[in-house]
Amino acid sequence: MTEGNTPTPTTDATPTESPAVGDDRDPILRVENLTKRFGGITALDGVDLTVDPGITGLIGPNGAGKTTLFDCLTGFHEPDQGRVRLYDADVTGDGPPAVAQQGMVRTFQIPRELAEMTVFENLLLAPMHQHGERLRGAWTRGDRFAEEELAVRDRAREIAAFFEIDHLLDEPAGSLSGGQRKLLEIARVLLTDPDIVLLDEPLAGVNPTLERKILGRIEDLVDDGYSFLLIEHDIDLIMDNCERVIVMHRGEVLTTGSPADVQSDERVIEAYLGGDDV
Ligand SMILES: Nc1ncnc2c1ncn2[C@@H]1O[C@H](COP(=O)(O)OP(=O)(O)OP(=O)(O)O)[C@@H](O)[C@H]1O
Repeated sequence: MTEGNTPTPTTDATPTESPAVGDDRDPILRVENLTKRFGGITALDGVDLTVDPGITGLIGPNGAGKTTLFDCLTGFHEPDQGRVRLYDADVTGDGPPAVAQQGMVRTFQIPRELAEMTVFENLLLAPMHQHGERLRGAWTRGDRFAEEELAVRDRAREIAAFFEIDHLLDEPAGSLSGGQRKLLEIARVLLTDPDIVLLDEPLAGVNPTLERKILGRIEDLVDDGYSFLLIEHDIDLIMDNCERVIVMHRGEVLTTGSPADVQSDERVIEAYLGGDDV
């Protein structure tokens, strides 16, 4: 696949359809009063937010609740209160496969047990691993088995080429560099056919050249209708690359706005300077 030629989102591994981004003015995601407690710790304290199509940054000092929010959005934690709506679907409390089936996924580090499998095998497993029935059915419907498996394999090669890791397809995933693993992690979730991808620090520890490559790929994907919510500690990077920024602090949304608005907001400066680690 050539530069800028982004993989086409699929349904049942048929690389033909565009993601259901809906009207540009409609938020993809609506979160209302989301609350999550761990014993005596309130990690999310009535979070209200919307996420529009495009790239949205999620920032906040350590312990602000960003990862817990991702976990509650994608079904890895069940919130104690509140609602999560993806387009018109209420996905509150749904498990990860059901949320992925509705079109929202998050990246994860490659688990240790998959590190010995090849990059290609990791890509082939991804749709089943996170997506549940949507693609799992392709493996069990006998008559269409061969055709659908071929489609998944083609798509895996296409996405690997898009992320320029196709020359590594036969290598064990555990032998990849840190940056190459980041590319594989994003490639894996794209194979689940998402509308919105939640990225938890996808650029941490990545060298500047690879960082530009990953950001370029994300921008290409946004042009093709995918959306991203991005946790990142590098504020300059968020400010330079996100259309909208959500700032969390102590389990709440402190403010939301354009990078310029957020950067000049006294409350944000105070949150970062007020004694919490950044
Ligand atoms: N499984 C858990 N059990 C108990 N407390 C937890 C758990 N997960 C998160 N917390 C607590 O919830 C709060 C929010 O944590 P979270 O990891 O969501 O913050 P964060 O904004 O992602 O932080 P960081 O930027 O440091 O990764 C913290 O006080 C944390 O200690």
